[in-house]
Amino acid sequence: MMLQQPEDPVGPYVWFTALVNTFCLARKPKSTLALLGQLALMLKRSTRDIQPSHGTKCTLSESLAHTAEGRKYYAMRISRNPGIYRSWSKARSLIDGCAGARYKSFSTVAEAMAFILEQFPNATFTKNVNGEYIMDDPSAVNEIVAAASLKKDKLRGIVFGALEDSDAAGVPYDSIAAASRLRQLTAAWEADPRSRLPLNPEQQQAFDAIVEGRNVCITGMRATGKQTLMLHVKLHFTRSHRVFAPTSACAMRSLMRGLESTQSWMGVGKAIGTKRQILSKVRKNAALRKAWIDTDALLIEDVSRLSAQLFELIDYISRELRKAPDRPFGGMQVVLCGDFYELPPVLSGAISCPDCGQSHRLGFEKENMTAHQPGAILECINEDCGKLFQNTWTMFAFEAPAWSTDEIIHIDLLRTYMGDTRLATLISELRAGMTTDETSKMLASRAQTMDAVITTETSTELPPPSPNAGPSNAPEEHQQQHQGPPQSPSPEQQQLFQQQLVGKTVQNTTATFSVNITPTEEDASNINMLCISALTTSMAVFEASDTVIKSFDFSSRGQLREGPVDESLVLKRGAMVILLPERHGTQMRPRLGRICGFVAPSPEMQAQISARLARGLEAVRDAMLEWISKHQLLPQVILEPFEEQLAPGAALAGGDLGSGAGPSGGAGPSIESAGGPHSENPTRLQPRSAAVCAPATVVTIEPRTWTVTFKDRLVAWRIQLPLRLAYAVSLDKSAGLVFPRIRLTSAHRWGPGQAHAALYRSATVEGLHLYYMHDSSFEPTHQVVAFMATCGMQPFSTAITSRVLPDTDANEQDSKGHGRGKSKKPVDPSSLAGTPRKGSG
Ligand SMILES: Nc1ncnc2c1ncn2[C@@H]1O[C@H](COP(=O)(O)OP(=O)(O)OP(=O)(O)O)[C@@H](O)[C@H]1O
Repeated sequence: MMLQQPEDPVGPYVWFTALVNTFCLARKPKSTLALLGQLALMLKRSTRDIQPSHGTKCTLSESLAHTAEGRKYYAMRISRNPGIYRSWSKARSLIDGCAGARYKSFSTVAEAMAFILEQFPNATFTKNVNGEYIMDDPSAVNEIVAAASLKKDKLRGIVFGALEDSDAAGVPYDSIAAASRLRQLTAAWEADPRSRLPLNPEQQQAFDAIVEGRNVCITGMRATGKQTLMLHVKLHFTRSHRVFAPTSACAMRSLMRGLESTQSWMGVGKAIGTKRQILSKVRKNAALRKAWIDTDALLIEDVSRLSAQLFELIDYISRELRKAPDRPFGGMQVVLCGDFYELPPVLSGAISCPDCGQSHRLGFEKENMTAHQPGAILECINEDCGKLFQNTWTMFAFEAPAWSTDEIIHIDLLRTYMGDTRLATLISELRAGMTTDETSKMLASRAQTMDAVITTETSTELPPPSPNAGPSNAPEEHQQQHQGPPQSPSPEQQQLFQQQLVGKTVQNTTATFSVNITPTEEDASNINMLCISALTTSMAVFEASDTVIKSFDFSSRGQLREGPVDESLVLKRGAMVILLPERHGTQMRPRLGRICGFVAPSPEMQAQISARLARGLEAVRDAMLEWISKHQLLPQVILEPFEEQLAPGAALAGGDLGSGAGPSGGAGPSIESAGGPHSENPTRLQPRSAAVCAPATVVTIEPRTWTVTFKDRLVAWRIQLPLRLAYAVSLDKSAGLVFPRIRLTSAHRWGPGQAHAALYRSATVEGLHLYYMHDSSFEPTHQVVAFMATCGMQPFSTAITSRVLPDTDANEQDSKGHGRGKSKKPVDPSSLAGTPRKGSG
């Protein structure tokens, strides 16, 4: 093929350049056709004239003169003001914060222009006095930049109130997000009636210590005002302009409360790797690094869920990044709050060797469960390491070496506002690790045989035992329980019980209904499935819609899965459901109800949703409207006020219901009186005392959004109905929820401390239904009892000796003894790791 020589005077130079380039390209293994194509393209581009807008024709030959100057030409192809520049500092200023920027330096202006023309062949330039060539019409470039910014913003997550604040010129993007988020949270905290309660002396003591800047750990049983205190603390920090991070160590409760999870705030993913590896990962992310350095106070709620592994990392990373290795947490104030008797830390499935960082996947199969136990000793599978290490992922934060009583003041709130003082006494005795006669009697009085369950739950409520009930005046079946520990039912009995229970449970009214609390999610879904399939009415399935904008290393999807609502919700007319409390609303307790029908969503409801989610949250709004149009129907539920759902004689006093939860506590936006068009036999559900209780209501349930936030951005959300089937709920999914009646059965395998924690789900002693449960099942985890006994007196590490690594010699000997490269191997964890604790699975 013959190539024509161009007529332009610059021709020889261009030919020369083209040939040199072709020669270079030819050295690479490319096809001849491709090489010729390259050559033709270069020729075509090099001969094109460039039309300046002000009449001066600027050609390549003219531009060649600039090569002699010896300075580089910066071709800023996609930038804020596209063109060719001579100074790098100026060029750089055009691409700082510019999404999708493309630029390159060249030694000739011809090459620089060819680079820009490659993408924008019709571009023309004007040369200015500084010798820069500015693109005349940058509109095509601007469009690309705008599209890239949108994409980038989407990848970075939704900025809270972005639209509202986007006029704040000059304010950095991240500051807008942080300020908007904080404003939203502050408004919700201020709206919470608990923020206006005066603190009691215990709470005040803790508050003062926090205000002084001390590291404080606040614990306390249910309704001791922990949340109330934390609300005061958060508002104090906001008003005094302190940089603080309100987080929750429980994924489920962080979603319920709209807080960032502690683990995602830390940005450590699943905390896999050596400390140094994790640190260097955090260090590389500017936003994370900044958060660690700038934060004055880290608030961690639901601290029982925080593992020793994470606690250790908080101390290590903050010391390193804040360059204060000698100060606890590098000088960052740490405020911990929760109840260690509640849920323990759980494992997501992998841990790693602290020496070499090797990751070890721990399945949830039966044979793997010993490795899940807190403090279990494992052997590293890395052939070059093979060291023994401890599973610190399921150990409590207070078991971490970084926990020191010199540095963390521990305040246990003792005054409880629980309405039922008998339940408060029962729980506090069990917490102290003692069971008095009175406690045993109380537990025994709540024991039920199968017959008792079947008869009492289908006819009327359990007869309320008198406060001094003893063996003599207890019902017959209860008297039998006092004669000794109940015997476990046989498998046949269990099966029969299950079948009969299912049949009867579906006929229960809210006034006699017990929620089965189970140790695992699997147990709960088995019961729910059995009960729902026993209903013969038509079925409706509601699928959650998940959106994950940015998948950062601590999987947003995983957090959504751990949330309060399931991916798939199967409902039938007549099914008993739990309506979950609103995040910041007036309804603070779950409500039990029965599905009475399904209706099409009204246009007004859709308009309301659109209006509510319009500003800055269009993506959420669109997903919500899509969810509604996909499902076409919304369930209607007959609800009774919480008090009405309580057992008779169990009226609550004080604030245990939450200040906002009264008989008229709003359950949802569209409430009709019972007897409305969609209600099912409403007269049957009329409350006994209209003076005390509001009438039952029929509520149309709207979908709700559960959000995952990361550094003040919304990075994922799930849209689903705020409902769960009420026949059974696992301990995990019922965290923080209280029901009028619960049932615990020995049919499930309760791990240490789990049945104890399950007691917290009952509002009253009368609401407890115990099926063949032994007193000993309710003992709390002994590590927690021991820790609480040392509260503020001595370092905890001296109190616990069972969960320590074997001494180094033994360690080495053992690791040598075992062949290298074996699969992970728990080493007699029962002897080394203290009492095993069952994972939530
Ligand atoms: N200082 C106080 N004065 C009066 N009532 C209080 C006070 N603190 C808490 N309460 C009451 O106790 C109830 C429970 O408080 P709060 O929710 O803060 O407790 P909690 O310990 O966080 O409970 P839980 O562990 O169940 O979440 C509140 O609804 C409130 O009515």
